[in-house]
Amino acid sequence: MEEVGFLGLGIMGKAMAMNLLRHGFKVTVWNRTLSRCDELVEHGASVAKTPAAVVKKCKYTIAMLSDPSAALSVVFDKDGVLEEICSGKGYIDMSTVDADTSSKISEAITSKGGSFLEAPVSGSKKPAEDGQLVILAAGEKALYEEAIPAFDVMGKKSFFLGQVGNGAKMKLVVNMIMGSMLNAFSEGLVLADRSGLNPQTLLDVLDLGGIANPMFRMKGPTMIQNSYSPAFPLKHQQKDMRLALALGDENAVSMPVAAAANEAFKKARSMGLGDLDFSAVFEAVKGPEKSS
Ligand SMILES: NC(=O)C1=CN([C@@H]2O[C@H](COP(=O)(O)OP(=O)(O)OC[C@H]3O[C@@H](n4cnc5c(N)ncnc54)[C@H](OP(=O)(O)O)[C@@H]3O)[C@@H](O)[C@H]2O)C=CC1
Ligand SMILES: O=CC(=O)O
Repeated sequence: MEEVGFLGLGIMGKAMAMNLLRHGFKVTVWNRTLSRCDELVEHGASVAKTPAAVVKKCKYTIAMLSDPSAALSVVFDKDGVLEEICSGKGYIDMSTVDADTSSKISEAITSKGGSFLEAPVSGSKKPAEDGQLVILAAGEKALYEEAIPAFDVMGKKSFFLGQVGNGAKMKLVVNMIMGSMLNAFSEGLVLADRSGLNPQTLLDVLDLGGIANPMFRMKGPTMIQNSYSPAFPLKHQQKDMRLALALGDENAVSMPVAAAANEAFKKARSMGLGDLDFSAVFEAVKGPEKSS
């Protein structure tokens, strides 16, 4: 089997690379904080010291990085992907970024003869661990086809959405909806509590009705215990709201609900909650306790 490269071993990247190893892929990893590679090495991965060294060794390289600035840095900076990408090699960026960032990366990679695919994912830590992600790919169709065996291991379904940018946009639309829903859910939990209802009973009622969904089911019980161990860090959800709102600006789409949700995520970040799970927006929504 060809060697696959993997850049970025955060919550998602670690789980995704681990799945590739578990299914017999040969994987060479790199992470900015190199010590995070150790656990992957224990499971059979090789390590390279720079993104360029990974690309040099591998037929195609996957990246899973925090945001646009990280995605650009790993490609364009010294020892970055661009130094070794060339004809016959592919680069697949699975980070959640905006379409402009993805297009910049695509142009740079293809101008050196390489092929590019964006492939952001829907699904969090647990789906990543279980190989149950939904993959939203766009770009070079031949690279998509080459990567299907890896996508089949990391995900439960892959979509090919056409030209570069469409995967990024689809992911931002989905996360804009998700962030708005989580805010409405948080407001409902606060309203139930402050008006004398039992929040657990609200969860039970919601779960039996037409707006039952896996996110409320998974996040509700921990939110009412004020427990926010990060699966999807809040700072990343706020980044996604910001990028989705910018997409709304570009297309003159009015999104007052998403804009209000973004304010709540920003407030949560200003309260120092950015590294906690995005459900910690509940703390920002709660605000000060009722005084009378
Ligand atoms: N967690 C989730 O539920 C989901 C996340 N996503 C998206 O996936 C991406 C990764 O998320 P997640 O794994 O949760 O994030 P983490 O914060 O856990 O990991 C971020 C990764 O990016 C690396 N990184 C950050 N800045 C830089 C930089 N300047 N140069 C090089 N590497 C950098 C980090 O390296 P280091 O270890 O050195 O800090 C780390 O490997 C994000 O775009 C997120 O929006 C998508 C779906 C679900
Ligand atoms: O981007 C986060 C997710 O859960 O999907």
